[in-house]
Amino acid sequence: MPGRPYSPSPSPEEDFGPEAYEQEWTVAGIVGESVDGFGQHRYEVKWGDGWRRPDGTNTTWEKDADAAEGLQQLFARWGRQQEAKRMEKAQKSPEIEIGGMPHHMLHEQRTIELARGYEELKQVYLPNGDPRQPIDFGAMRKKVPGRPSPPPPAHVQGAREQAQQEASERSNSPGSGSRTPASSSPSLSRSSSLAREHRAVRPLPRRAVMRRAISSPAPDSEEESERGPSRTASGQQRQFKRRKSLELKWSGKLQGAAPVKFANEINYEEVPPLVENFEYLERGYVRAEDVPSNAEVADCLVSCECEDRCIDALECGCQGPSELADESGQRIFAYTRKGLFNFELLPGMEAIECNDACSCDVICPNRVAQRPRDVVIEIFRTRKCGWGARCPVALPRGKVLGIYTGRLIRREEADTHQGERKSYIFDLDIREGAEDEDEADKYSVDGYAHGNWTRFVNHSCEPNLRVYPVVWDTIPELNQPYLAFVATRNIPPRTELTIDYDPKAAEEVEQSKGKHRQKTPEGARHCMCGSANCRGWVRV
Ligand SMILES: C[S@@+](CC[C@H](N)C(=O)[O-])C[C@H]1O[C@@H](n2cnc3c(N)ncnc32)[C@H](O)[C@@H]1O
Repeated sequence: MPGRPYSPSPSPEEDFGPEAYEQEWTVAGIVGESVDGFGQHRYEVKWGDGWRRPDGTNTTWEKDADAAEGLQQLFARWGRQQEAKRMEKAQKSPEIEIGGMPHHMLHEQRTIELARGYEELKQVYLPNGDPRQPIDFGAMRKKVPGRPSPPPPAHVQGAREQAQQEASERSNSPGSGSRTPASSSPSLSRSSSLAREHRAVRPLPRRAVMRRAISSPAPDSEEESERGPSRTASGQQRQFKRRKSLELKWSGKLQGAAPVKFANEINYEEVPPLVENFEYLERGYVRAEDVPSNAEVADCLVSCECEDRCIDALECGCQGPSELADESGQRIFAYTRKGLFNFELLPGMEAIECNDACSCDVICPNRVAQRPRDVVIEIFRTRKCGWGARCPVALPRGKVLGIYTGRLIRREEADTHQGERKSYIFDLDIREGAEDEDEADKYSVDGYAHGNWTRFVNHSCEPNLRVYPVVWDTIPELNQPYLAFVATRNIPPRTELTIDYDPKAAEEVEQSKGKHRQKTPEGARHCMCGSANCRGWVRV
């Protein structure tokens, strides 16, 4: 059969009244867009000047090809705005690599997001989760601010006859505030004569400056200043620039690690607040002048002579000083053969990795925390705890994600810091006893002015990461281990990564259970981790 096997039947025509041809219609804005199975775009046009159907609606769906030139320009502008929005959203999503990514992949990503959003809304609107209950999308739209309207079921289809030039002239002419007869020039008609006879005419908007498009304010609209700089397109551009420039700056400091990105779906804060001159430090410490260098103990490092990869901890020379053993007392590595942490390390012990003097190669399974991070980290704005960290991909239990970095300072100095500033300090107290009062040779890591993504890891009373001490370029006795952030369970993509800031408190609470409820200790603050077993407070 030549041509299309079938074509859509024409939609019923809407009766706009006998004066439809004569009156001039004002466009209030473009508020929606749909694409049908044939790739035909339609735009939902909201009409102004108080026109409404008896049911209160005041939009129609218009085909690009049938519309007057002025309307087409609005469609084009709408298209550009939507594209800018899509790109901005994509830029914020760490899992979408913009560069070189074909359009359809961006689209697929959006589809996945929408599906996920739909599932979440179902949770909200179907509390019993009963899928047989129809979802009241109308109620959803009322309750969910900012949600774009889905296309209404009835479309006004077909051709429109336009008095293009004359309407255009009218639209720019002063004193065109009231409806005036529109002339319908046959030469400008683009559709069937049937339509010309019966359809309502939508001539060009008569105002040179359009009223705002409802769901997509024009970037150059007057509303910009009222909404605050970041809500506008130019504000978003600035935000995007600051974000990109910080990502770029930090990307030069990654020392081979995967990128660190920023995302904020909560408010319009561009990047996390950081002290001026903050230095990103993916690996290692910046030692304060009064802190001894690890180079001083380089001669004391024990190395191994294993070939290629270290397989047997008994044979591996650098494990000589390690106390880590299995149940039968046999020395073992801190990692599985796949390079995952095996959680055998006891309190007071460090994992000892192979070092520069060892003969094994870089892919030895006993070199884990020292290798560059291989997963992207996203620093994102949380709802209640400032900025946090998450990873766009799933993480297996035992995955070592990175080390806490910063300025290595003596404890005396660390103790001088108070308040929020103090919350970026990690004490290296692995070998310290409770009655250990001598502050000499006690160190802390200050991530306030130097640090990496781990400084953004928030506290949770049910964390998914734990911190373990690891050494490779120093001996355990120097009290300057690195602190490795390790996944304690399988972590789904985009889950906030958290640690317990005060693991001892967890033990105390556990012990006091049933006796009395623990009071909030002095200096602790209200915990906002939101976990089911939240202690209610956190020492930061
Ligand atoms: C090491 S910083 C973590 C990163 C921080 N959210 C930011 O935006 O830079 C610790 C600070 O985060 C906040 N914080 C982290 N976890 C929290 C929690 N569970 N409840 C309340 N505040 C928390 C507190 O302000 C704390 O001083």
